[in-house]
Amino acid sequence: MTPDQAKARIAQLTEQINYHNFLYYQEDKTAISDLEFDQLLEELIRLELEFPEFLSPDSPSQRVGGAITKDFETAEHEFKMLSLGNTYSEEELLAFDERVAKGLDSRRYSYFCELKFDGVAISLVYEKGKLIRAVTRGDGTRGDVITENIKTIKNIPLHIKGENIPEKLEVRGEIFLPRREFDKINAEREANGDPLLANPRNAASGTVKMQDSGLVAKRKLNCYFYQMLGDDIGVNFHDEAIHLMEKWGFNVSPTYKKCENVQEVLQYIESWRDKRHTLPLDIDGVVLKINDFDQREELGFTAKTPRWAIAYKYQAESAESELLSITYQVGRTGAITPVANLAPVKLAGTTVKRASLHNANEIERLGLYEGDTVLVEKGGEIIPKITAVVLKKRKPDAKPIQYIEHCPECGTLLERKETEAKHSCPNAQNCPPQILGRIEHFVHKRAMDIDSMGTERIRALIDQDYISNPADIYDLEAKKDQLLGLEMNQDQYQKTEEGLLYIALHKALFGLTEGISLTEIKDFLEKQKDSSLFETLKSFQTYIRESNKKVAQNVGTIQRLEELLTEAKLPAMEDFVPVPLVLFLLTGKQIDLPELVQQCKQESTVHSILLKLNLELNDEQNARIKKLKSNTFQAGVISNMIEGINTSKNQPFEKVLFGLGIRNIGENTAQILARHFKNIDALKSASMQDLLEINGIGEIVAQSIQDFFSQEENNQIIARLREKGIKFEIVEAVKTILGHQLEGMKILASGKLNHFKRDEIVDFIEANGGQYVKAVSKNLDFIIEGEDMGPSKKEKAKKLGLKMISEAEFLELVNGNAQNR
Ligand SMILES: NC(=O)c1ccc[n+]([C@@H]2O[C@H](COP(=O)([O-])OP(=O)(O)OC[C@H]3O[C@@H](n4cnc5c(N)ncnc54)[C@H](O)[C@@H]3O)[C@@H](O)[C@H]2O)c1
Ligand SMILES: [Zn+2]
Repeated sequence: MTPDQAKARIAQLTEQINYHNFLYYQEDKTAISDLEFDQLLEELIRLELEFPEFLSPDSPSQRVGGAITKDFETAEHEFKMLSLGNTYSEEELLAFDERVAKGLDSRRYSYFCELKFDGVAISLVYEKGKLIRAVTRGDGTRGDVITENIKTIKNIPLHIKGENIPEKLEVRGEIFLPRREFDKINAEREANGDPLLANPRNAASGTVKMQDSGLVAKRKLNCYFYQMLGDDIGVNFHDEAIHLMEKWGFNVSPTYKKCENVQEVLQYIESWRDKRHTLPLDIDGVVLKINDFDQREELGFTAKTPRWAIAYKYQAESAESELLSITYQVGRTGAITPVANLAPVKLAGTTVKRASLHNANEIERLGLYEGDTVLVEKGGEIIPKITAVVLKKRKPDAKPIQYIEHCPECGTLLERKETEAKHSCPNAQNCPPQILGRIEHFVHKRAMDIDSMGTERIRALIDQDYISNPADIYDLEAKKDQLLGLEMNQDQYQKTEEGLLYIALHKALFGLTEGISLTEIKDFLEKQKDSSLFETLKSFQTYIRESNKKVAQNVGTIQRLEELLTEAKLPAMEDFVPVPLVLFLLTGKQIDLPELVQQCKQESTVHSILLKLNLELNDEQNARIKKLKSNTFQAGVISNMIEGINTSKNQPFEKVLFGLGIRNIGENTAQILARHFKNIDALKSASMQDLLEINGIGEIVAQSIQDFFSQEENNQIIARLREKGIKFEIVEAVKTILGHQLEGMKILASGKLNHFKRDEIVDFIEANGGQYVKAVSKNLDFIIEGEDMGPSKKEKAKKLGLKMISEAEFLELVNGNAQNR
């Protein structure tokens, strides 16, 4: 490489790395994998070594990647917060160990190994045992002060208790969002139609930088600590520091290990390679650190990393598998996601049978053909992905994958908007998953609050044509008797791109055999979960023989199923088999197979297929088909559901309005609109102008409202709901006046009160002439401090010098006597 070429390449790499750093640290996004990023950085470092004349002091190789934001106060770190060097291989790790040995003149040394938690670094400063400041890493020298947000994390000690606590102390750790919380938040966001969070790390990083610590508190963040610093902490070894931290109540992950040599480190790395997937958070590798602080000092630092520590990063694991078929899932907003069904393959400790393909572009990018051998990778994400096709294994007569044109759920021609990567089904009104999305929203806790209508039940009612919009829910009571015995299809079914129904293997085997219980079959399959479908069917025959149950008959049927699976040439799916094949075997072949295949398209349950076929079945056949069906509605479930539906009629107008699912109308907007217009007719007849005049309503919301009411179906649904007694107007509570003791006062109550529920205290204050205020501000006359008042509110109140009184003092102020209420 000539110096000119090097110079150009260095400039190019610098720009790329700066861009990805910006995305990663400021925007909480990633455009490339960590490995790809680290390779860019490594190339830059290599070139700068070779051509030191082009090394600029602000090169990303010399700086920690983060930065400070302008939203917070900043503080300087007493000890810089550095990066860690990376390795991805055993050789690199051994090379690091050699450098250490050389640096320490071959004296004895030990490593302390920890997991590299994938979250956000935080530095906590304690003085006299009290937490005074929490600061992000920022650019390594200076970070954002986010103390209030950090205090909402439950297991972060605000006061350290114990003996010999140093005057000043700094503790560092990694804030993370447990995977379970992450999944929960995303499930909620999906239900509300909000964009999903990309991964737990981004989510944690975005959360700690929120402006409202109340919102931070809702996201159950957690923290693992791994470092203690200070001039007089009184320890000389890292393991001692860790034990002190544990003793003082810091949450230290018990996954560490002290290793006497690099071989033990390698064992530690191996021992966590698979096990790491069982942890509550993502880790991206292992950090090994020299245990002795004096030795650390001897080894020193490079510009941005210590020479006494390094991170070993696990590479995303990959394996080869065969593409069996592609299914297309229709989301609650109509978005289509293709999913690859794969021959089972072991990957990162689990057996993978499916991988997301995201969208048509992805299939095109991969150049995927039917039956291709593909490379599957499991990185930080939970869902594995296909990274490449193994071209030399492509079957000679294979055809490229044709993306579907019609919705597998409702048959409507799909659309693809220019700005969107995903195809979507435009049939919002009648496409089952989209109806499901709307109804789930309508019954949601924050809307009509019908918690007796869970997803499974709603789906069953939609699939069997009992409901297709919110108004239909209130007709269910009249159809109570028909609901008895209705199938709830759970996860036991899958559909192909053509809408052909498949049933879970355990149900199929249960229905097809006699004298073997469902539990036995599930246990059997659990042991087989790493085998392919055909291997499983083979071992099942052996299992039948060994368990001596109706051997000839049962084995015969399973053999026949195996043959049919091959002959019928239907798409293959691990763990699921086509319903027509099973019904063909169970119904005594009354209909020929191609006909049956046709009839099983666009149907969602065995129950509905049988209704359509209208066959003559004897008792035994009926009994066996019944074994295929899933749970059914029982009398108790039905009355419980109807009760919930009836109770929902009491929900106030603002909740009903939110429940209607008008686009862009969240809970708050619904409240604003309900209070402003008081009833639905006024809202409906409001002009664009009227709407825009309301504080908090913009163009987009106003347009959505107009669009909603311009669709006749929506007005019909509202009319029907109204007929059933749903509230479409605000019922003004009659205000009782109790007294004037609080006249003109602005009051806030925080924490748990003994005499009042949340709404009651508001009413009580207003009834006595006062005004209830929702947020801490300097305009408040006083705050009623309940039990467990949030620490961040308290802090803010103190800062503003606000008066705080207890609940008893408050009652005394109003009544003169707390018992009078
Ligand atoms: N994909 C991208 O676009 C992109 C962009 C920027 C950075 N990155 C990745 O992010 C990585 C992070 O870079 P970095 O400088 O933030 O961190 P780093 O890899 O240099 O490691 C330092 C950080 O590790 C964390 N850590 C977790 N567990 C630890 C433990 N037990 N002991 C000590 N530290 C621990 C701390 O937060 C610390 O700040 C890079 O290696 C790179 O792969 C990716
Ligand atoms: Zn559809």
